[in-house]
Amino acid sequence: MAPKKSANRTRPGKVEVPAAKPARPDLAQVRERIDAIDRQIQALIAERAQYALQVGKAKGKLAAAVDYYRPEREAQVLRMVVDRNEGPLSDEVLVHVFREIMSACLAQQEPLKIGYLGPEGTFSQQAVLKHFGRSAHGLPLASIEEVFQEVENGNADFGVVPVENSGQGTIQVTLDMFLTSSLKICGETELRVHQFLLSRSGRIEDIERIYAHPQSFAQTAGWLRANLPKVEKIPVSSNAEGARRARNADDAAAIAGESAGHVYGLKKVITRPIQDDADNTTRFLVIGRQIFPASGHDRTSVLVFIRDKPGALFDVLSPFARHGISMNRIESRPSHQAKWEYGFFIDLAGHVEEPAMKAALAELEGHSAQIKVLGSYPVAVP
Ligand SMILES: O=C(O)C(=O)C[C@]1(C(=O)O)C=C[C@@H](O)C=C1
Repeated sequence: MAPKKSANRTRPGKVEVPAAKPARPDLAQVRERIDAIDRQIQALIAERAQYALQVGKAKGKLAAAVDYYRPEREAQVLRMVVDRNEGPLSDEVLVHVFREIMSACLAQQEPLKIGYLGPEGTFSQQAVLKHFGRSAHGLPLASIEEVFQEVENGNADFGVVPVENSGQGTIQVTLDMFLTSSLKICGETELRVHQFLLSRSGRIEDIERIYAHPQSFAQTAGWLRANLPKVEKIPVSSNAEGARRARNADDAAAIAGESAGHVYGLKKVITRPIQDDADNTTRFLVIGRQIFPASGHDRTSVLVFIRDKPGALFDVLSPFARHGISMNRIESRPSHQAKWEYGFFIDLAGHVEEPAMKAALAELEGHSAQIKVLGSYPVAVP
């Protein structure tokens, strides 16, 4: 046992004896212990997988993998993992491990098909892996519009689309898709975005042009101005597409995530990320065809169309205030239906099944031209 801290305290008149060094652990013994624990973990994972199959049977004969998926239950499982965590591993690491276990348990029925903005190596693909785990089947698609389309027509069970970045704000294409789409928001996930400068040679002096998505140029503008002010900047549809192009030329580089570097065989020109904001984070939405039940800590997104008249926005917001519902975000976009008509995207704390939310929405229906509930979904787990 480690000596108590008080044993080391200096006492007057006493010669201080250095504390004995803890004995070095015996490697073979520690490994034996790890092997024994691994056997237990493996047996427990297998047992858990059996129970997950039983849960599947308890749900009855369902049509497809998507019908077995329960995002509200997954969020509850992950929150319990976080609540139980006493270290030494971080919440993020443990959530990742349990996410993978659930992903594998669910895939026993049939893997989920998840559409995202491709090609492989995009941050959207990383968000898919973070939220659905490696047992889900990712479908790289050409645009955010196509992600919506493929979920709408059933070729994908869910889609993952970026909605806002901590530094650059809203991804407007995504919000605009909700103006006309019937899809629902079923989840959200946040991803730390680390932008790397990548090239075939890995030498900064070779670089004459850089490919990247406009968002990534914006996120690294300060670094580029200070370090590569003269290079040509070529915007492309995704960072992975930029990486794909950069692998064909010695004088080209790309700004993209580490995984794009692995997929396209590029080296890091600078070892650390080059984005101007170290905490750069993107929030992604999971889109599907239905609203799931409450998880206990949820968010509701609504789209409200209002006419340009005095007090219109006040009328929209006051029912939420009256029913004690916090608003997390509000964003307006032209409605594309009539001139000077706007769609307000509002994120609220709570679930549509909760009485306060039901009452506030009913009141709002009386005031505004049109309300669309875009979804109620679990707040992101780290
Ligand atoms: O609890 C369920 O409904 C399950 O199907 C089990 C389980 C799990 O592995 O914990 C698997 C998939 C669901 O998305 C949620 C949870």
